[in-house]
Amino acid sequence: MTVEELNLWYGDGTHALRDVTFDLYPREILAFIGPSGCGKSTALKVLNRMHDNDHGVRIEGRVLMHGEDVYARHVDPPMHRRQFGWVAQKPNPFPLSIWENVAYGPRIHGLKRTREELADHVEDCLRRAHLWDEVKDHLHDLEGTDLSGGQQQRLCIARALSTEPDVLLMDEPTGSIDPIATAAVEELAMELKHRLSIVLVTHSMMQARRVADRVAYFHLGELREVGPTELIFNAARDPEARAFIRGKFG
Ligand SMILES: Nc1ncnc2c1ncn2[C@@H]1O[C@H](COP(=O)(O)OP(=O)(O)OP(=O)(O)O)[C@@H](O)[C@H]1O
Repeated sequence: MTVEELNLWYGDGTHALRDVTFDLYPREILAFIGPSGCGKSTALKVLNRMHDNDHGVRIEGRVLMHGEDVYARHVDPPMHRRQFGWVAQKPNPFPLSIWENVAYGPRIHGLKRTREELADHVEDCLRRAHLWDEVKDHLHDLEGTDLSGGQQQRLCIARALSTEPDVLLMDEPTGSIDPIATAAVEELAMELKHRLSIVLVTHSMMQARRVADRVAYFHLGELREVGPTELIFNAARDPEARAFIRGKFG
């Protein structure tokens, strides 16, 4: 994907993104970092057109996916959104069985033709999310909400994978789970990137450094610097990025 000269205003006039330009490459983890309110989540939602239903949001600039303008008039937003998986900060499984949490998306989109294909796909998504062994005997008798927080988040990742997205958008996916569950999600993200691209919003510098291939530093709505993780952590050119990384503010 390519984001070019993107500006976004919320309905109340807040100018949340200012001339933001960056690329998202295939099979990478790109982390968005920066102080609270700098525009990380706003920039994430631009990619899958999640602002479409926010009243009064105005967007200028271009967002390209495989060279096509994703905000072009002929693009159908739900079809566009299908190319993305979304993982929120707080695990939000459906109040349905574990099976239904993963089978629901592929079923409504008609991705699998037979019950057997769907069953194989559900298993594959749960395996990819490192959850299969823990839930395989309770697919139908436990609900997603019966699982622990870390398991719920891995279920949400399995659900995000179930519609076969090209891009996984993760908005502070470990913000509300414990350190062991966090390590599992980080390990998972590093495996998943072999088949798709991941954009990760994180407040944790350590996490960005552990998992990201590249880091984008946002400040007051501007994308000040983007580059390979070690380069940004060791030799960011932007003074505020350097100060933020050293923990001087934020
Ligand atoms: N729906 C909205 N309406 C008006 N302003 C908003 C809305 N959502 C976010 N903002 C403002 O846009 C700016 C960017 O917010 P955003 O949530 O993208 O920042 P962030 O970097 O993700 O913050 P955090 O790290 O605290 O989650 C902030 O000034 C915020 O107050």
